[in-house]
Amino acid sequence: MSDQPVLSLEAVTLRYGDRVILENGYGVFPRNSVCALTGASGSGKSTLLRTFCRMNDALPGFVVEGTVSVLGQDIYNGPVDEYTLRRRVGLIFQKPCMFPKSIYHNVVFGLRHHLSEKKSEFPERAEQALKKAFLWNEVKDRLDDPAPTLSQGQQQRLAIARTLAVDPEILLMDEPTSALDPKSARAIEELILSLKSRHTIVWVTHQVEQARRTADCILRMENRTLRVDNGQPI
Ligand SMILES: Nc1ncnc2c1ncn2[C@@H]1O[C@H](COP(=O)(O)OP(=O)(O)OP(=O)(O)O)[C@@H](O)[C@H]1O
Repeated sequence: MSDQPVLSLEAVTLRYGDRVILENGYGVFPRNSVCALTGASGSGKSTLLRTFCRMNDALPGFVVEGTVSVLGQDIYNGPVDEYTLRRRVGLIFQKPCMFPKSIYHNVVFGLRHHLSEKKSEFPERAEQALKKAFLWNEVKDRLDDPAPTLSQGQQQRLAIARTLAVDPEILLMDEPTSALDPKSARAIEELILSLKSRHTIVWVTHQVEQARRTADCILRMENRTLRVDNGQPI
């Protein structure tokens, strides 16, 4: 079971109407690995990333052909509990989305939806998630402050903590450092490296050096194909 790829693509074509984004793509993403997804603007990185958690479903014309497997389940054919999928696959965006509420409220937001019956555990879970996101020491004395008062880098780590609080096996990150200063970006890189012992991570980055520093594999989207960085199809 543990050798089974956590994410895989088999003969996958993704398109918006007639516009093909990926054609007959293959790929495997091993457990506890960090894969960086690179490619030119518009090559389809975000589309592919969102495909792994069915976040494109509502986009007009979006079509998936082939087999996209997540944790052993073909998520586009047959019954899928999207609620469970969203808990097991966390998506982190380029710009952290903060609710105009306290830091604490933001961390436990997902817990309220996914584990509402375990409310007594929320403070402990929030603390653990903030520690994993390397944010605890900076916010432990101000958990009731509004989250938007944090810096951009702190807000991105808070968004990651909110995702970690529900303990997803997979973390998908769409350019999580692009809106950050270099120091905050390095903090996110360190964080990604620290998380791979417990999570499988796919992250989109435009920066080749950043990908090299963090990733076990670097994949490139180009001309409707997905290739490893040395140009070979995977
Ligand atoms: N909802 C949509 N409907 C139609 N086409 C779309 C839609 N979303 C994206 N596209 C097109 O799909 C292609 C891939 O877009 P996507 O955002 O996945 O690329 P990307 O590699 O993530 O780009 P960037 O690096 O600029 O964020 C682009 O040509 C884009 O215009």
